Amino acid sequence: MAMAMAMAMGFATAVKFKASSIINNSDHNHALDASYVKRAAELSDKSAGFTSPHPNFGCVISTTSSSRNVVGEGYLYAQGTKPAEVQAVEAAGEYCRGATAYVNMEPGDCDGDNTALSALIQAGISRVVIGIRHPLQHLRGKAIQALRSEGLQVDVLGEDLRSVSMEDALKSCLLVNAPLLYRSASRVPFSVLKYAMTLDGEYHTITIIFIQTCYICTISSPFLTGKIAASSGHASWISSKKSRSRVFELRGRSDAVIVGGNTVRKDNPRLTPRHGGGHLPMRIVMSQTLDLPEVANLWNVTVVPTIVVTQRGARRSFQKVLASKGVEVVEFDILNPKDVVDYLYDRGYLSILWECGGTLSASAISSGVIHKVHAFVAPKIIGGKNAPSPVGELGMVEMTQALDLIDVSYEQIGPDMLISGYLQPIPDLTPVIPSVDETSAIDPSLSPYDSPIIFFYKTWDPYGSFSNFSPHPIKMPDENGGYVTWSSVEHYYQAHKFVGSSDPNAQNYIQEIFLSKSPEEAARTGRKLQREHPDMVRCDWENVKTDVMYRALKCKFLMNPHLKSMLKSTVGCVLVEASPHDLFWGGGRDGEGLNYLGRLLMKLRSEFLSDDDDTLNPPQVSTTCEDT
Ligand SMILES: NC(=O)C1=CN([C@@H]2O[C@H](COP(=O)(O)OP(=O)(O)OC[C@H]3O[C@@H](n4cnc5c(N)ncnc54)[C@H](OP(=O)(O)O)[C@@H]3O)[C@@H](O)[C@H]2O)C=CC1
Ligand SMILES: Nc1c(N[C@@H]2O[C@H](COP(=O)(O)O)[C@@H](O)[C@H]2O)[nH]c(=O)[nH]c1=O
Repeated sequence: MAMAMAMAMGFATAVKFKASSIINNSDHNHALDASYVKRAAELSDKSAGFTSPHPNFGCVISTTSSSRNVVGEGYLYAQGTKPAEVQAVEAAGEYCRGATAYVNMEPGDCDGDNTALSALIQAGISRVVIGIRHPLQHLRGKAIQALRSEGLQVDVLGEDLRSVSMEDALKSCLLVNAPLLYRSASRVPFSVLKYAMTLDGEYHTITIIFIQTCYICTISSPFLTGKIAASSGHASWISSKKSRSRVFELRGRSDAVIVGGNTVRKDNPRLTPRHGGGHLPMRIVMSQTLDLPEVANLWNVTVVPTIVVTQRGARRSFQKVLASKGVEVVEFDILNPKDVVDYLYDRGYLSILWECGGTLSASAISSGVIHKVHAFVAPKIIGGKNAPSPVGELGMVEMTQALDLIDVSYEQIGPDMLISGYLQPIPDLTPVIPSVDETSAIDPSLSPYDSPIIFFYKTWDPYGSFSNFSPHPIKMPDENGGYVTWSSVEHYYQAHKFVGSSDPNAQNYIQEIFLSKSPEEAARTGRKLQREHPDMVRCDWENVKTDVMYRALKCKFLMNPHLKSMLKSTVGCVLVEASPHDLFWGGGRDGEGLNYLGRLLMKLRSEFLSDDDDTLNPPQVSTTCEDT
């Protein structure tokens, strides 16, 4: 509580260590590095529940002498407050010189002044051990590179340091910033479903093993279900006071708490965190009917705001009543959990707590929006055939369909058991596009972790000339030994789907694409003809298409020396076509695409760099099934 108050008042959160009280560490191996990174992760979590759930940063500084004493610690209280690294450096003082700093996550930088990095560098830190790279693409790898360029040794867990203890520390770093990792990887906020349930289902044997089994079955089985309320709908309270205090903390760690309309009707909840100050999450009610009471605790928005999300056109008069009380109403064409979380993502939310009943939780689980589950199981039996259960109908009929939770943990809270686990693994943001091995195979000078990524897509982007839609004609050999000038790489590529086909109509298709007025039109026409006449596409298209593209690209860059120079100037960078839809040529929305266009450009770049004697001879292209 004292700590909470100190933090709420904005006091510095650094912990000073006296040289005399330093813990003596005699172990010099990886395990010690891992334990300090883990400590940094633990520290970073200290502000959770008191600040908005923004990235959590912690820092531990230890000497590199044989004792490897901890000399400073710090953690970020909130965005805009003193960085963890600065606090740890201040706490360690003169002990920083030659020391090692451990951080759970690569430092980010909001202001462009790199306060955290300067503190480490100026204090004379010689080594930095980093748990995970920054999950945000524009920050990932930047601080690591900057520190290395200043001569500091930087070791990243899983890249430079690998061992069982490192894996454990890495996991702590992932868990502590799970909301940001999910948000960055999946473009949805991190969603946690929490409920309190009784012990009784259709089968009951009161042992811990039963509880564990019961928990997993609760999510999935029509045979074993605890109750989240009595048959009447009365639910206060199932879990103990101690458990409910934990729920207040969970609320404080979230950007929003969601319930359904029926929970508002039955419980008249407040949904506030009442754990001694700190962050107040937005309260959200999902109601299709908008058949909600005129007077409710949630309509009192003096301290915390409430948003009601509803179906377009639902009870407009009631919408006005809500608006008059200061409640925001947002309409959706079809109200569903996925669209709601997408909307909340756009509003910048990182973490959502679902405190709804079984109907809405089933809908949320089925929509794939729930990442984690917290089930508070109370040693109570309420019975009742119609008493509601935590998760409604999921359409599963066999236990083999049950959703298995990952990383399940069990914690006793007062008389209750809190069982937690993940429904979706924490995303791995490490691989860049293309993967580690492939990147260095294409261009050995590239480091898959440290090379900056250049994204290009639209022709008006800074590197838009790399797009196949760029207006650069190419002169390519034809079947008769002459040359044909195609309006763009895209024209040439699309037409070559039909080159060499024995069907006479193929010539018409090639002509139609050739005459297309723009690269967009060529792409549209080529794709349409391929869709409508798959039998007309050359039989070896899948095998030759990258070769066709490579030759067209080579011609474009050879015929346009300024483009070639531009390509060469990107040396050291990974090139990615930022197409969210094309998972073969593009990198996809989240790096799931194969990025073959980027790969071909990197291959060409390597060739151009190693061969400065290029001539303007357009390359030969294969045009039939036989000669490819
Ligand atoms: N023990 C516990 O942890 C908890 C217990 N409860 C208890 O559960 C009971 C309420 O359960 P339940 O009715 O399932 O819960 P909810 O009210 O939380 O969810 C159902 C309601 O959500 C709204 N909704 C909006 N969109 C959807 C959608 N796409 N799919 C499903 N529902 C949607 C509807 O509201 P509308 O009808 O207004 O359109 C619907 O009636 C109460 O007795 C309450 O006390 C509730 C929460 C936690
Ligand atoms: N019954 C029940 C819970 N119910 C949840 O808590 C909400 C009430 O919150 P508040 O009005 O802020 O106290 C209620 O609407 C429902 O979402 N939670 C629990 O931890 N344990 C319980 O036994």
